[in-house]
Amino acid sequence: MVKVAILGASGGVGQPLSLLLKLSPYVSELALYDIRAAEGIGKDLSHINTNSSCVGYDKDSIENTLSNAQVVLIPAGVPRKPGLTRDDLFKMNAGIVKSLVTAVGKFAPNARILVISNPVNSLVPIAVETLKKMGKFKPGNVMGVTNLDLVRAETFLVDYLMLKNPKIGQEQDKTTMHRKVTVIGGHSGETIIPIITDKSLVFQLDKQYEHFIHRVQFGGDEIVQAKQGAGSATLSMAFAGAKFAEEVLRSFHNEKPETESLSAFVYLPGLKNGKKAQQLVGDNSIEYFSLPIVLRNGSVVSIDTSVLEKLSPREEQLVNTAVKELRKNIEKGKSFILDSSKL
Ligand SMILES: NC(=O)C1=CN([C@@H]2O[C@H](COP(=O)(O)OP(=O)(O)OC[C@H]3O[C@@H](n4cnc5c(N)ncnc54)[C@H](O)[C@@H]3O)[C@@H](O)[C@H]2O)C=CC1
Ligand SMILES: O=C([O-])CC(=O)C(=O)O
Repeated sequence: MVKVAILGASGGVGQPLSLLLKLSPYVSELALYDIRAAEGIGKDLSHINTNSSCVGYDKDSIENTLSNAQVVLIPAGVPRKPGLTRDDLFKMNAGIVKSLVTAVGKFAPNARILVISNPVNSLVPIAVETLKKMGKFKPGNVMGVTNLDLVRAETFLVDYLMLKNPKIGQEQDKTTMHRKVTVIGGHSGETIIPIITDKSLVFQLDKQYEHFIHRVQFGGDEIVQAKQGAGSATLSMAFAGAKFAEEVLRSFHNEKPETESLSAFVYLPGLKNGKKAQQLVGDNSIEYFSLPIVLRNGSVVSIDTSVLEKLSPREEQLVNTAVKELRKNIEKGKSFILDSSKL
């Protein structure tokens, strides 16, 4: 029996995410919260004849939404328009995530918190520092959702390989190809680092390899441009978010993960292999990085650093560039909480 809460459930991401989780066999109770329209969306989904119940709450009912929730997904916040970076969303979304995480700390202190809102690189540090201040922080319970980067990398790898060899799409199971890539780092532009684990595929891609890297790093922009002011990724994000949440939920039942090398943007100190990860990325002070995680009972119990041990020179370059930007993003999130407590 697992209660899942979605904060920001009425939005472009929130609605399809709610639908997908209403269909999940791992959810027994779905609680939807938003500052607008969540009651109606909850009622709508409650007519679906799956095993879970579903209730939408009004903006004054965050306590009821969160009470007994074991998993909380946060897609609340403003999305990008053309010309904006994810970092430009910080001013609007930092306060939203701070107040929602404060409520989680109060009403569901043991919940696993999955942060979808952008900029993930700064909002996860905000979530962590908020909980630390409340004395409620557990390192394995806060995860920045970077799974859309993996979903994209898997899709694009097959696309580019098919340009070289059209038979790949016809003869091979695409999911076999999917297992040959992972994504680490952060969730914005050059902080996103796709790693092709089967290096023979890098040779096959040849000149397309750089295009592949760029497309994974800037895949979000592709959607922002195509939507022409109507927002950013919603449906593919809902798919990636629901997949990620299902892996968290499966781990409550000790079921093996379906996704190999499922990554999340996590707080490294306090996690098994966290120090090792810091050393391998060449910055002992970097506190957050997206890496493949090991989940148990819904929480991250350790990080898998093996991907960092076999980096090619090009991948090392990508890591160095990412770390420089990430350090700034992380600091920005931390100081939003730490500086406000000095006032
Ligand atoms: N991690 C990732 O890979 C991705 C992250 N995102 C991010 O997800 C966020 C949501 O995107 P969309 O759903 O497209 O935006 P949207 O504007 O369609 O929906 C956001 C929802 O949040 C709600 N909201 C605002 N303040 C709230 C509060 N204090 N409490 C509860 N709900 C609140 C709004 O009422 C709205 O329903 C954005 O920040 C976007 O950048 C989007 C795609 C991918
Ligand atoms: O691009 C955006 O703003 C939304 C997002 O994070 C993504 O699609 O990866």
